[in-house]
Amino acid sequence: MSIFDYMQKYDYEQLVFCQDQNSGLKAIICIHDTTLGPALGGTRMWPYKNEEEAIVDVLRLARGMTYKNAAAGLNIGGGKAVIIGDPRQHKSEELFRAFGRYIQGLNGRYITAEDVGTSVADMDLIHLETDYVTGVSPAFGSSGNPSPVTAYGVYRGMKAAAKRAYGSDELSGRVVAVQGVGNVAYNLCRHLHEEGAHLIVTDINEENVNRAVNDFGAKAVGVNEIFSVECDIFSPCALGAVINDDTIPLLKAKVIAGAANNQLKEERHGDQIHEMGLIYAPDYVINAGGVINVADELQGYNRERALKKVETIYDNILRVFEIAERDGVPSYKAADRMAEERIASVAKSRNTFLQNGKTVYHR
Ligand SMILES: NC(=O)C1=CN([C@@H]2O[C@H](COP(=O)(O)OP(=O)(O)OC[C@H]3O[C@@H](n4cnc5c(N)ncnc54)[C@H](O)[C@@H]3O)[C@@H](O)[C@H]2O)C=CC1
Ligand SMILES: CC(C)CC(=O)C(=O)O
Repeated sequence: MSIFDYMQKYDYEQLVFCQDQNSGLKAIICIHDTTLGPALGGTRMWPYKNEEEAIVDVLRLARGMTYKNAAAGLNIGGGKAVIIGDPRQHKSEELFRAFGRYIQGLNGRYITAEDVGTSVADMDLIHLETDYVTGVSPAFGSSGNPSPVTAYGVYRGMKAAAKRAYGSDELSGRVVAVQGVGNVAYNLCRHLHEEGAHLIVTDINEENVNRAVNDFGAKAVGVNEIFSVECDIFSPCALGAVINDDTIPLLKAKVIAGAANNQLKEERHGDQIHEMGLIYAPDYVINAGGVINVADELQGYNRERALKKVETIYDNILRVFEIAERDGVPSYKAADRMAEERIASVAKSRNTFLQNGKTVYHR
């Protein structure tokens, strides 16, 4: 499918290619939908094999942010960016500053933050060139690293999913298998450990595995073994597309609840796990804690207010299950309905009422 055909199919607004010879920057910014507000979503730095892989990733991730932000009740649209490169080798001040200038050129239509491969230090460099960056160091009045807050939201959502599956949200004594113990999942493991859950972990990074084993008494298993271990909850916290034809037959868990974006390889995999009776907490609903936290900066950051909103992920997950039951659909479809209904109702009200001059983000 051509890029324009794909953009038309899912109604994307804008795809921006950014190139800077001096720093070696090759980045793509995607703005999916700004009905609810400016597009907000993190920047992923990843050694994509080719341009096509990067384009597909940024398109999928940006659309996911539209749904995430809408389902979380934020007045924020969806966007995302990717930088093609190895975060362990290709980072430099020039590269992030060049990227920051491209963001500034979009004049607020896209606001960035951290994602896989980028850090608070990188956001600080971007901040030298643009106002449209969040998750910057707290010294600038910003919210800092979003990962611990994302983890708290995932923990809350996991409890809601457990309540649905087992009639109790108590996680003490439950076995949770965590795939990928990076920034988010390390903090998630801390909450789970504190509540008395038993942890099984894996990661391609041995240091991260050892940290979870030493700090939380987690049991380590191989990267392919994690799908088939005996557990109550499977928590994908690495990259996307892990719920697929190969992994579904291996799963022993009754609940899937994790931080990773785009967990279902294809929609049909969401249908399949639904038919098997698995309780799936839709990825973009359960992992919205980070974006809720950074979006709070747009009103002048208040951590207490942000965390209160992150708590509501528990209710949002239960609401998704209610819609799924009401409409007789899998939970991933119910989440889409929840997000789409909100976007449609806001779009309609903006057509109906005159603007009061304060709302500047209407289409
Ligand atoms: N950081 C945040 O606030 C948010 C993150 N997410 C999503 O959550 C996921 C994790 O994000 P972070 O913790 O920030 O990233 P991270 O890069 O710190 O952690 C990911 C971990 O997964 C490991 N990993 C990668 N491939 C693996 C594989 N095949 N098997 C096992 N482990 C593997 C990596 O070595 C790393 O330790 C990502 O999908 C991200 O998009 C979603 C919302 C917000
Ligand atoms: C600010 C980030 C934590 C938002 C984002 O990109 C995401 O939720 O995937």
